[in-house]
Amino acid sequence: MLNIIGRILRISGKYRGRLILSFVMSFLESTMASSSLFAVYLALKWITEGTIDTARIAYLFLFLSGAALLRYLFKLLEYIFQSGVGYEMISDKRLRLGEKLLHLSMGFYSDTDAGNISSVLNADLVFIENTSINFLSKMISGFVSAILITVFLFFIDWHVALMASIFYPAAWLPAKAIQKMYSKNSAMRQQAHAETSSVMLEYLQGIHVIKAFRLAGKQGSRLERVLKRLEVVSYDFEMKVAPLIGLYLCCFHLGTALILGTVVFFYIGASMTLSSMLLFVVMLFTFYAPMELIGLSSGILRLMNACLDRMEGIMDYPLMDEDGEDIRLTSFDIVFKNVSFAYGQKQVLSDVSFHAPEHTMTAIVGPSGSGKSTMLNLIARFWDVGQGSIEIGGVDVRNMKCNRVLENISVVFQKAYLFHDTIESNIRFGNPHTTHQEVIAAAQKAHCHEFIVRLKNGYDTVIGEAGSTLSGGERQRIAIARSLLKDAPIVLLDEVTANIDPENEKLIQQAINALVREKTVFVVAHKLAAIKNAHQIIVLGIDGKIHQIGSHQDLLNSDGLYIDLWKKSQKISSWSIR
Ligand SMILES: Nc1ncnc2c1ncn2[C@@H]1O[C@H](COP(=O)(O)OP(=O)(O)OP(=O)(O)O)[C@@H](O)[C@H]1O
Repeated sequence: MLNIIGRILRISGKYRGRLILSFVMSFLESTMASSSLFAVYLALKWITEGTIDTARIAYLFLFLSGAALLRYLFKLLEYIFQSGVGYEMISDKRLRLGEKLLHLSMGFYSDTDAGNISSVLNADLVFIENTSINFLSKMISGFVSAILITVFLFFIDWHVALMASIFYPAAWLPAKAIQKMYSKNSAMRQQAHAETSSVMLEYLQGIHVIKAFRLAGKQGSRLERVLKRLEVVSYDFEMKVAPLIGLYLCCFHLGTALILGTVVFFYIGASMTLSSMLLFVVMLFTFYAPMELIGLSSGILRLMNACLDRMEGIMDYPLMDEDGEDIRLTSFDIVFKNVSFAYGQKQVLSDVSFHAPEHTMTAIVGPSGSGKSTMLNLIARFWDVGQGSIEIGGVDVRNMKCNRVLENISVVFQKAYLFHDTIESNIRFGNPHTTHQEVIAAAQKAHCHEFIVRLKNGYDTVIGEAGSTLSGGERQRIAIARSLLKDAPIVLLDEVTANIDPENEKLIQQAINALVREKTVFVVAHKLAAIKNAHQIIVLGIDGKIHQIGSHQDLLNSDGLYIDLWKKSQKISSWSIR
């Protein structure tokens, strides 16, 4: 318990003072609660001795009333110090985790399942938020009460108190076994929960594919499998832990029986006064209650530990820009120097070198899987190169904070991601400090103003989840408007017109022309006609090496991969369904 209190205090940050005070109040409240026992003892003593009188009754009344008032005061203070701390602390933690997630390399997301991350952010943090503080307070009260009652009993009759205390170490053995089981199982259960949320996420995100291919049964059975696993893990655990919990409680029940027998025996044998015997009988059924509670709740402690482990697992994941400096770039040419890169064991780029001067357009072409998008990811520092270096304006991107690199870059992806928010907010995401007029101007340049004003709520229209209420072309133009507002000196375009109809493609081309003016541009495109005017075209081979580099005309005039790609591209444009 001390360990978990320490962990909660460590993550509590600026709320630590309030939390400690609330724990102190909980401690004082328990002390007051236990002190009432003393009044009970005195009352029994005076009654059995026949020395009770009005003054003593008044004295007891005052004592108990004072204790009750102090309990009320300490409880109130405990609530005041505690109120909202769990929510505020976890809300802070969520923000910090969100910030951390923004700064992690894309490698983290490849290695970590989305369901896992989401279950840390939701289930785990909600559990800590709702349970931890209040629960720890109760545990502290229970612990303090148990110690105070035991000490008090030692004053009354140390023989009986000693006998009663022996059951604590006896119960310690099953308690330890329960804790061990909880430790092992909590991680397994968290894992099963994470798997379930991951499959559920996948199920919901791919619902259209599942419906279209009538895979509901198949996907459903996968979901059923993970749910079954969760059920089995939880049930198995309950079955294993139930006998141990029974044993743990049994120790205290035996203790209760033994104390009852002993005190009656001592009383009959005249080695205990009636008042002491009655006190033990009165207390018998509350004596072990705090320890029973603590033992039964040890599962919650373990679960809290597992939740904290998973949360700290993310917080401790190394940042890729830990050593990055806050460098502001002044020029924006891009140089690849002998860059090699692998996703884990999978080698993708090998010894890639070239120079893209400022304000020029570089196109990257090559067969599928040759590493074109990977090159863009490396420029934006979504990943770091394995060997060699990438320099922007003469600065190795690894020497810069990721934010500093990204503030100079606009990326337009093949699939434009829009948030479940208004169109205006989605465009303004490119630059939060812009006026409504500037948003409109960007939308006009991106050729989306016309369709936006035709919508019933215009710029205030809320876009459906992941932009689902707009067409692919419309989403893409809103994403370009967003990039226009950002006005970054480097623009990376990754297959922006793939899967777009010709009408939209023309509008998107015009929007892109506005976006790339005066910028250093990198474009990945399969439709080679679209990149004919690039200053240089890099031709990547499936081996991840540069096979050719030059202008469209240069490359057409020389033998090599480009000619093949060009011919294939021409064929595709004349493709039709017969
Ligand atoms: N996050 C990742 N983890 C592991 N492998 C990856 C990851 N992203 C891409 N790859 C692999 O790296 C290789 C290069 O991928 P990349 O997307 O850069 O190719 P590309 O040339 O852009 O392909 P395409 O033209 O089909 O879009 C591919 O084999 C791909 O499967």
